[in-house]
Amino acid sequence: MFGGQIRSSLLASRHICWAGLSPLACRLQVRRNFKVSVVGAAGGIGQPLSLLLMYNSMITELVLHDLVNVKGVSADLSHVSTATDVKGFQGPEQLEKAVRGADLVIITAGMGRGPGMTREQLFEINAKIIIQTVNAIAKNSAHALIAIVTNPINTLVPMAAEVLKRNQVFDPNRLFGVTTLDCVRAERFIGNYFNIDPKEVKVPVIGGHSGITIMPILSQCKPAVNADEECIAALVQRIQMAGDEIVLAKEGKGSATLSIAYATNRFADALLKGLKGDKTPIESAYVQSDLTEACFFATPLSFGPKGIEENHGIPELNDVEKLALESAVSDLKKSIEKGISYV
Ligand SMILES: NC(=O)c1ccc[n+]([C@@H]2O[C@H](COP(=O)([O-])OP(=O)(O)OC[C@H]3O[C@@H](n4cnc5c(N)ncnc54)[C@H](O)[C@@H]3O)[C@@H](O)[C@H]2O)c1
Ligand SMILES: O=C(O)C[C@H](O)C(=O)O
Repeated sequence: MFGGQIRSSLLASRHICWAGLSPLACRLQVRRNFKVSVVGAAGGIGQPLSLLLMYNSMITELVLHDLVNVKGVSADLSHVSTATDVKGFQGPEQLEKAVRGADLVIITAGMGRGPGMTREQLFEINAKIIIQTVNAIAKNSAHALIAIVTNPINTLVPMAAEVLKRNQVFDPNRLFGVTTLDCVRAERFIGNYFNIDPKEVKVPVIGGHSGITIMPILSQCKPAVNADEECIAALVQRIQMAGDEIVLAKEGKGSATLSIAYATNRFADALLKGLKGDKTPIESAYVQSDLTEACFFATPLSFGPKGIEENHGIPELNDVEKLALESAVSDLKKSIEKGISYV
């Protein structure tokens, strides 16, 4: 474990601050006390994500875990002038300590793809990492919310559910595949196309996180997308293939890191607001679902103290989107089966 001295002095200064607070202020302090662990924290996503999490005032303890370089990353983050306490743990032998007692564990550990690869090709190598990590969570923080960023989401999340079931701690309201990047991209591309602020674009993205399983529902976009079929098809395709755009642009040096760090931070913030009992923004995520024949499916959700509070379901679809849904579900069913049977 790293940064012990830094942490002790931080804790000491925090006690001094608390001593002078009114009871109301103390109650408010107590409400912002979440422990978040990032597994894969020294990686391309893990580092910018951890930096963004440092700015979330609901997180009082940020725990970083990786196989390598944790000492440097945690020391670096511990100089950021926010009140968040940073701890670092390295190697498989410290994984259990890293996730112990966490309210939220975000998993970014694992390999990304290079040009010409599909996300599914990452399955074998990343499955082992997810199994190891989810087993550690099951034994040390069974009530934690788990957000899986590692690809292939479509297969690894159902597999993680099986691991949790075997440990008898599976709660479908607490396990998420992070698909927020698809929403972020949809907002950005539609915003750019119509020359409006992406923050004003509200568009549901459902399904999964790969190719045709990524289903931006442009018929329900607000403001309305008044464009011809060809233009809508081009926008949908760009959102579906946006990951490849980044993989090609990075020329063999990885996949999206900064935009997914932004997206995961936004998703984590919604989860923590839910834990805190605040009204949460609606965010899509890939979760266990009985809305289609695919038993994992991403739909817009809102969150509460126990994870998912409300699944807002599949939005109204036009005829083109209904056909796309059939193909997406058929594709997802295969990925889900592969994940379940692997365990
Ligand atoms: N969900 C999404 O929208 C989305 C977007 C982008 C990338 N991804 C996926 O996220 C994953 C990580 O991408 P990246 O660019 O950060 O990769 P990266 O290689 O830069 O970082 C991965 C980190 O995981 C660590 N790691 C590997 N095995 C580990 C283990 N057993 N325990 C702890 N740490 C371990 C590595 O040491 C490394 O630091 C990839 O699978 C990628 O495909 C998902
Ligand atoms: O495309 C990838 O492999 C990474 C990620 O899933 C993305 O959508 O950017």
